[in-house]
Amino acid sequence: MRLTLGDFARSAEARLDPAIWDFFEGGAGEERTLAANAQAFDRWWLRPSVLRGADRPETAVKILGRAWDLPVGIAPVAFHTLAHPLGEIATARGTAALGSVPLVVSTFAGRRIEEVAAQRGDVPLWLQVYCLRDRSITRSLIERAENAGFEALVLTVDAPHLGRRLRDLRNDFRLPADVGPANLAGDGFRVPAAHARAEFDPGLDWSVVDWLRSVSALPVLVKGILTGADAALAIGAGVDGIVVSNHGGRQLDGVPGTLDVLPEIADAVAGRVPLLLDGGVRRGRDVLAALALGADAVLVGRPVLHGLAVGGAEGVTDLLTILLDELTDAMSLCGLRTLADITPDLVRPVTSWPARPGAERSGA
Ligand SMILES: Cc1cc2nc3c(=O)[nH]c(=O)nc-3n(C[C@H](O)[C@H](O)[C@H](O)COP(=O)(O)O)c2cc1C
Ligand SMILES: O=C(O)C(=O)c1ccccc1
Repeated sequence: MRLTLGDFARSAEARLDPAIWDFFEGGAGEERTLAANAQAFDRWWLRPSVLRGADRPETAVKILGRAWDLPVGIAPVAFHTLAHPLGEIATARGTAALGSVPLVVSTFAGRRIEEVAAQRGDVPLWLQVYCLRDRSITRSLIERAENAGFEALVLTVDAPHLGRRLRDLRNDFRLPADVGPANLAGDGFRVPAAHARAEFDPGLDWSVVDWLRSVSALPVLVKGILTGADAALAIGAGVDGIVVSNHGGRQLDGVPGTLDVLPEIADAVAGRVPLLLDGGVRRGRDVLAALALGADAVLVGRPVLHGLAVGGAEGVTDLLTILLDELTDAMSLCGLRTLADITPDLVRPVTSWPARPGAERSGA
């Protein structure tokens, strides 16, 4: 029986080729940042309020004017086709079965965005943008997305090149012949190996936001902000939203867990634009902690690959349903009727108990 996202991860690992599993799960360098993302959530306790009449918690949230059924979206992840042959088509179908749960489709999706859009139901689709050296490729992808009904652009700003993922280097990981960037094919684009430095534009600066504005009317979010100072610069550059992210620990190893930097960024943003966070969100209560510390919503990355690997579209639906059930369970037990009831008071940091002088640490 799969009752947690961890159960899905274990089932997925048993089914997947070990090198593909490593590509999914791995981080850069010593994977300290990867570990920090998950650990950060274990450093907060919840502070419930009882007898609040919160019998049926309402998990809906509004982001950029659009209702989401829960404050959780799907982070952009390249090549869902490594987890399931239908790839992003299955992800969109499985997500749409739940309702309005946003899906951020990677520039490196394994399926064509028009095919993904055909499955979308009530799902808000966003396009993740890697700004390539050849801007005409990026531009034509954005135009296609806009025509297919995508609702926002998410510019990834933490990847002038892909990080040093040692697992992929040791495995000499290469994409299987039947997996590739379906939306870049025919544009003469060469797939970067997981460790290659080619093709991304490494020289971007904040003027790229103006360039995006010049090619599209869609709202622009930036993904990969880790300091309050950069959040302020992003707002100065006119972005419509910010995603606090360290790319799931896959880029710069040695940065903190995203939840650790969230308060600093929430301070700098001060509610001016929607603030999202990704990295290590694996339980309903993680969502509550992120919202208490200043996020408006979160994104999940790897778990969606696990759902796909285990059961395609249905696996994605089942996995998201677990997250939704855990969230409503935690909200109800915390006395939260709506997400608007969440305040910073909902959490307190885990601190070790002060030792009683003379008492044995393990003593009664
Ligand atoms: C296999 C894999 C591929 C990814 N591909 C992309 C990508 O194409 N674009 C992007 O902006 N982020 C990409 N990411 C990062 C995710 O969007 C997200 O930041 C990260 O996975 C969140 O952490 P989580 O996996 O702990 O939920 C990828 C992550 C993984 C695991
Ligand atoms: O962005 C990533 O994390 C990633 O793994 C990737 C790999 C190849 C192409 C594009 C993205």
